[in-house]
Amino acid sequence: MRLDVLTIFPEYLAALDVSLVGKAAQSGLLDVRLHDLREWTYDRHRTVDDTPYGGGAGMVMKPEPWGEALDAVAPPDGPTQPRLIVPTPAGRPFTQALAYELAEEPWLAFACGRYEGIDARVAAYAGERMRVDEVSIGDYVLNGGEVAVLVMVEAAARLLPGVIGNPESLAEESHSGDGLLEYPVYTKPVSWRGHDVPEILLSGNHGKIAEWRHEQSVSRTAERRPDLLAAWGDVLAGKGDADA
Ligand SMILES: COc1ccc2nc(C(=O)O)sc2c1
Repeated sequence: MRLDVLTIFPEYLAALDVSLVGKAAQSGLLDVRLHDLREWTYDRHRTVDDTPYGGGAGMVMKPEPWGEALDAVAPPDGPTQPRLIVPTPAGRPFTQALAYELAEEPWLAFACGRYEGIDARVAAYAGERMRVDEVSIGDYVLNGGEVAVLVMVEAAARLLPGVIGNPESLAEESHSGDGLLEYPVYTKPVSWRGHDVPEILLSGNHGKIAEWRHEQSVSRTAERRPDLLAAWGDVLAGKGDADA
């Protein structure tokens, strides 16, 4: 998978060079390319923003640098085009299902906004030749898209074959597999500062352990994410697909 990230803070994406994503890049599973948007500015101050039409606070990212950057990274006459992801508070929610979708893409490009956002015509222009998704990682507002890109790249890249050591662990994670939150996990020592590992986990009875873990997942989901349990209820009642 090729990943292009367009940003005015390429150093923000240095985290992509470490850990599993970094190893995936070094092994050739990922081809990560960072681009400084200011490469496509030509004034002395390398200006990327201007005041908003219609007034209002803050500044808006100018369309010209973005248009030239997108054309340089993904030439309009190129044989293929990337799927462009634009992190924005106004985007659709980023979910594990979308992470799986992105993991299937051969080429992703991410446009990191700053200030009050990117001139809306940039997404419209890109949409003339590539799929564009405006996506939010949650109901809070960041200062820019870079952190959201780190989140989305990690969530998608770890799903690529060969990136994580034990693919079986993917099936038991929160928001994967059965759509419930993950059960609590324990390791040695069996007793620690007055806290003991639940007896059932020491029993060796794999059927009972699986039952206990499922009960823990259901109770955690009911307590912390009743919305997910509602989706599960619909599935159990034959009304839909919890993965939707
Ligand atoms: C201006 O660019 C931004 C600003 C805030 C922001 N917040 C996001 C989020 O997913 O919460 S993405 C994003 C991009």
